[in-house]
Amino acid sequence: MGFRWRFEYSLLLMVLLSVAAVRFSDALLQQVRVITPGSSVLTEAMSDRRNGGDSDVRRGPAPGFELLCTLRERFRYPYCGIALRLDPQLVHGVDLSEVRRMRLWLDYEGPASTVKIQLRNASPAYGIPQNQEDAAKYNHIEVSAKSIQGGMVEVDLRNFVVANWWMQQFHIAPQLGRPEFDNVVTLEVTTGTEAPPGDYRFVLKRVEYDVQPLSTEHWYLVIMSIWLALALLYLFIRLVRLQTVVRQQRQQSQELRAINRALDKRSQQLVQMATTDALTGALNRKGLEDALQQALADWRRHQHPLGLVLIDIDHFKAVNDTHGHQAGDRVLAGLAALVRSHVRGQDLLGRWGGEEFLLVCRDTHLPQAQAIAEKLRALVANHDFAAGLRVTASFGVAAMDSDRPLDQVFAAADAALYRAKAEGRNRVVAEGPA
Ligand SMILES: Nc1nc2c(ncn2[C@@H]2O[C@H](COP(=O)(O)OP(=O)(O)OP(=O)(O)O)[C@@H](O)[C@H]2O)c(=O)[nH]1
Repeated sequence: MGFRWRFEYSLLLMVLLSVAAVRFSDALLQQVRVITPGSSVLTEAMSDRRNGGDSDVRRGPAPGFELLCTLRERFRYPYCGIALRLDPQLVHGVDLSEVRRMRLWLDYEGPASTVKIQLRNASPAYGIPQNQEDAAKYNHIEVSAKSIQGGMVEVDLRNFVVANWWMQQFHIAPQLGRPEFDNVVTLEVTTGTEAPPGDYRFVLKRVEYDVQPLSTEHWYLVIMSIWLALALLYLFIRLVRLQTVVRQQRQQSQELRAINRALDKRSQQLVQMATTDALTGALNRKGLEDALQQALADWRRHQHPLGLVLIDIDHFKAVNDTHGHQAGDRVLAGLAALVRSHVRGQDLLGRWGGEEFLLVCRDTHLPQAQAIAEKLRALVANHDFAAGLRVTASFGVAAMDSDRPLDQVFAAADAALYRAKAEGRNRVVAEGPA
């Protein structure tokens, strides 16, 4: 499976996971917190006796916290109930500001038709000394006894209100009159407003509420961050892969260039081999013909004169016969090297036949060609080709410095050479009347 397919499957998977993470965020993020009255939290029975009343309260034996209460009318607003101290010092409570719902497992029996649930929030902002009995704000809700279905009642914290008597008694500023749950120190379940005198029974078994440690906004931020991180990872992988491809291509093109260079060199070698005489390194017949064509074109275009010098070793047969064929070969190679090293780079030497060479001198008139031939003649005659092996050569010189066919010039050089041989060898003869 290629990178692209893997990427598309991963993308699909990521989209599905993201949709699921958004769709089921409540279930994923919410955690249930449980308070067990009487065991996990300090739980107390409370009554109007602290306000001068004479209602009686005592704890019953039922699991959780059972409160048995007899309300009497001495206090104007008789009440009794169960208080869960979330902080026994009533200072550092629990932050329930993000909590929406609370469930209470509660049995209730009594002549009043409502039950009051209070979440008391402490804050120095209320301006009441913290150690005072009623310092914490009274956020409450009154639920109907009938709404306690199957021993459980669920309350929505958004429906709580702040008790008016508390606002009035402590002269609380109106802007503090909204329910607050950021520091709940006590949860109370009490008899409802204007509960008639009589016997009451509360059993509070369990309190549950949902918290969301990670807010929905943060959850979306996490999802987006994961997307961003994966996008960056993808780009990084693409970049690394592209770099690898570029590196490979660069390497391939380097290899191709090296192969091309080798092929160029080889083809140059082949061209050279095709136009060069293997024994002497001079041009062969084909190379010479090409060079002559080129020189002729120069003559036609620019009227550059062209000197031709035919060189023929004298009595070469005798060299072979006396010193052997290999010595003859050495003389041929030696003569070619000697000539090449004493003419200009633009002059071309070729082997015309067995022991006959042709020197093509560009830009050279007949007298100059003759002078070159004379110089070469003397060099050859004084050169040691091997220990004690000396030869002479005859030179026929002609020049293309007027408009005539090349083969005529060549024939003139050949005729001059013939005359040089005839006149005794080891000499230079230039074309012209005998
Ligand atoms: N060693 C060697 N000898 C060669 C080669 N090509 C031609 N020859 C010999 O060159 C000799 C040429 O002899 P001839 O044509 O009679 O001329 P010559 O002996 O030089 O006499 P002249 O030119 O009249 O002075 C022959 O013996 C050829 O065998 C070669 O490549 N190597």
